[in-house]
Parts: sequence; structure tokens; C-alpha cells
Amino acid sequence: MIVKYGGNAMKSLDLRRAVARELAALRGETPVVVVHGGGPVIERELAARGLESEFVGGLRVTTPQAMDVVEMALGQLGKQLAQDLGAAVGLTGRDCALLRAEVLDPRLGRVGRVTGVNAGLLRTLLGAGLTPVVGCVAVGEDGEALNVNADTAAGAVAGALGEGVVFLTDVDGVYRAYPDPGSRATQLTRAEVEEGIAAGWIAGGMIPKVRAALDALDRGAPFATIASGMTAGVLAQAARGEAGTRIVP
Ligand SMILES: Nc1ncnc2c1ncn2[C@@H]1O[C@H](COP(=O)(O)OP(=O)(O)O)[C@@H](O)[C@H]1O
Ligand SMILES: CC(=O)N[C@@H](CCC(=O)OP(=O)(O)O)C(=O)O
Repeated sequence: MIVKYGGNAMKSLDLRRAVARELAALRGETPVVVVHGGGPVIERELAARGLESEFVGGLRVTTPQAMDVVEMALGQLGKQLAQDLGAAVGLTGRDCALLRAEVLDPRLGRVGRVTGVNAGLLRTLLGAGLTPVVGCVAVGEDGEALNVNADTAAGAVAGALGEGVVFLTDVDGVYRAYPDPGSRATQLTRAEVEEGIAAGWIAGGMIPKVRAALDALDRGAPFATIASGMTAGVLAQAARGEAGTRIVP
């Protein structure tokens, strides 16, 4: 199973501990690949260097200078996450061309669209009993780094392995009337997702998640669910469709 772990779910110590417990429990049941982002850490490291960045369509406009910072921040974060997990290897998409990408849109700078996943490397690590912890940096056609949204990267990995994916975040699913208090959808179809984006109740960072979920399903993943890492047993429940919001074709 693929678990996407993002910046919002790393923000509080409680949430980090809960996610670490969840990942440890899940590993007892099934092999796990962690794909991680780290938006707030990237933001902090850019600010510390006096670099501002803007988002267009939920994607960070990434200059070559910012790319260096993104790669450094995600690399360090991945090593920490792998160390927390134990029996895990922190890498990014640049290792053994794990994630290959092309420039998505030159106006966004070094932002990538995933074109290939080295599934063999992931299977080799899993076969050795090691959990891959993958930071969302890809290698571009020019051999240099490209910044990929972590949800998008997780969706691509799930599709390449043909396994289910859970996007862990700080909300326990997709809400129908967001940001008004509303009800969590237990399931959303492609048509409902498109309607939610058009109507604005699927917004901001939720958009790349639902799009990555649909992309994973299109590429053959058996399920794609958005859930919060706070509840005990949530990953196993999400895999059974008992927690979070399951995106369906
Ligand atoms: N319909 C919705 N239901 C729930 N959350 C939503 C919805 N639309 C937008 N959001 C926002 O999306 C956020 C999760 O995305 P993001 O901040 O990118 O998380 P992460 O860092 O975990 O990838 C939520 O905290 C919430 O503010
Ligand atoms: C292109 C792009 O926007 N890349 C993201 C990669 C990190 C990410 O996605 O982290 P979260 O999962 O914590 O949001 C960024 O630079 O913030």
C-alpha cells in the first residue's frame, strides 16, 4: 500500500506520532511505500534564505535556486522520517531515476509532470524488508531535479505498483460543503469531484489530492482514499473503505 504523508499531517507532534504509529502497525500487515511532501518545511527553508515563492494552481513556482532548497529540505526530511520508522530507506525520485518527469509548464519553472516510476527499485527494497520513504523530487529530461507535488507523486507510484493509496492529511476526508460545516463524503465519484472543484467546495490543497486519486485509479490502483492520520487503525480502515473519503471512478 502507498501512503502519502504531507506537510499538514507533520505540523503537530501529536499528529506525527499518530502517523508513525499507524505506519508501524500497517507494516505488520502489508508492505508499505511512503511518499512524502513537506510544504511547511520547504516554506521555512525558503524564507530563511529570503526566497519567496508563489503558487499557481496549487503548485509552487520553482526557480532553479528554489529547487535546490526544495531538494535539500525534502532530502533531510525523508532521512528523518526513515529514521523514525526504522527498517526504512529515505530517497527521492532522483535515486535510480525512481521518479522521471518532464517540465510541466515553463511558466512554473522547475515543476515536473511524472512520466515514469522505477517500480523495480521499490519492489527490490520491499523484497528486502525495507520501507521506501520517497521525497517528491523527480529527475528531469536534462538530468536535473524537478519539483513534483507530493500528492501527484504518490498517485503515480500507486498507479505504477498497481496498489492502493491513502492520502493522509489533517482532515478526515473530503467535506461536501467546505468551508462551511458539512458532511464528510464517504465516497466521491469522478463526476462529483469535478463538480466539487467547479463549485469551489473542493479547494486549495484538496484539489491535487482528488486529482492524484483519480490518476492513480486510471493507472490501475485498486483504491484511493483521503483520510486523517489521527485515529488509531485509520490506514487499515481506509484500505477497507471504512475511514476517510474513497474516490471511485
Ligand atoms: N472539501 C474539502 N474538505 C476538506 N478539506 C478541504 C476541502 N477543500 C479544501 N480543503 C482543505 O484542504 C486541506 C488539505 O490539503 P493540504 O493543506 O494541501 O494538505 P497536506 O499538506 O496534507 O497535503 C485541508 O486542511 C482543508 O483546508
Ligand atoms: C510543485 C509543488 O508545489 N511541490 C510541492 C512539493 C511538496 C509538497 O507537495 O508537500 P505537501 O504534501 O506537504 O503539500 C512544494 O513545493 O510545496
